[in-house]
Amino acid sequence: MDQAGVVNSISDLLTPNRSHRVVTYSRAYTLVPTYECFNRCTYCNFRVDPGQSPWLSLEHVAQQLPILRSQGVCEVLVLSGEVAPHSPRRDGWFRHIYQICELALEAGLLPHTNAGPLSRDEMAQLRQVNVSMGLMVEQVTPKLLDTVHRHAPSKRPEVRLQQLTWAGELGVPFTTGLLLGLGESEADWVDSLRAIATIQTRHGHIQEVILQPHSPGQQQLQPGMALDEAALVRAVHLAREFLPPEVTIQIPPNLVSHKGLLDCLTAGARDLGGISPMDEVNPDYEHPTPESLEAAIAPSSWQLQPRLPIYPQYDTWLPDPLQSLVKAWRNSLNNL
Ligand SMILES: O=c1nc2n(C[C@H](O)[C@H](O)[C@H](O)CO)c3cc(O)ccc3cc-2c(=O)[nH]1
Ligand SMILES: C[C@H]1O[C@@H](n2cnc3c(N)ncnc32)[C@H](O)[C@@H]1O
Ligand code: MET
Ligand code: SF4
Repeated sequence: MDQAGVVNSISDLLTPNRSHRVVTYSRAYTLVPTYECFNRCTYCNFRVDPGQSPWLSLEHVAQQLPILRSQGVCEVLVLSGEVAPHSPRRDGWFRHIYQICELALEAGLLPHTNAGPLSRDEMAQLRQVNVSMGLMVEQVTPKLLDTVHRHAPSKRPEVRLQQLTWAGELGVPFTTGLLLGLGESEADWVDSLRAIATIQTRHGHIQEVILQPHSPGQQQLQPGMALDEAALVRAVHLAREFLPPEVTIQIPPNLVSHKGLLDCLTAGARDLGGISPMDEVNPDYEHPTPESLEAAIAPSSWQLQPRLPIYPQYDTWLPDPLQSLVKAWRNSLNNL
């Protein structure tokens, strides 16, 4: 055994639960209130033009949710296309999302919404029916507004960062992240990471940062290149260097190879996000099952563990009814 191996075995003996080798994921199911979106990000495989897709039926959702619950799903990821902020259809869109979250809670499930940028008032309302919320920063460099985000007003960096700040002010446990491989430089990654770190230092609400390798699909407006895995691993190293240690780094297991996954874990990633029957954002990339992930990482002594869509340090931030539900889920996770 080499010297590093000996040191590892000694530290394993001294660490009874080997908790340093735990990788988490959430048993999630994605509900899409609508695919319609007024933005046209060139890399998007999700959106349809406004008015071209019926909204998700609440009756259907109400039927589906108890089945999901019985299958062991804990998180409902509400991921939506967007209606423009001052459109007369905005209120109906928002109410629809709110009602989906209410139905999820009634079925005993834990909602996490990412519906693009919200007004401060919309965010304050959704906080009442979500255990955490999310919005990717993507990248803070304004260069992308001339390229992939030319027709995506929601992707202005100041709009995204304002969302993170409001979430902090309102006490919303938050997931954000970077989309990598849109034509930005590695120095741009550091700018984006620093911007997130600054807001986190002020508010302490960022539970995780997703490092999302751009992955081309069949529906997108413009072909793009996939980010190569060595670059993703460098991004994980940079994230660990520039983000505060309490922020967990998440990578999507369906967009990396097994080797890439293990390299990302070595570099500091510790979470694999929501694992569900299909990835709505990248429908061309099938999700591995928890069992197959376990088999891929176990030989390197990593253990896969389910988690809730809210990290434990934020439980007391929630409105009382949500706190009770989360407490019940924590008990059942401990008894798995
Ligand atoms: O909680 C989130 N998870 C996001 N995830 C991860 C998600 O938790 C799962 O991978 C599944 O999509 C859940 O069904 C993404 C996965 C992708 O392939 C592409 C984009 C995202 C974006 C988000 C996101 O904004 N919020
Ligand atoms: C919900 C999140 O999904 C991400 N997203 C959108 N399209 C793609 C793609 N082709 N590849 C990877 N991530 C994507 C963006 O970061 C968005 O914010
Ligand atoms: N429209 C939202 C965003 O881009 C979430 C879904 S993207 C497929 O932030
Ligand atoms: S990535 Fe989100 S904001 Fe951009 S077009 Fe797709 S759904 Fe709309």
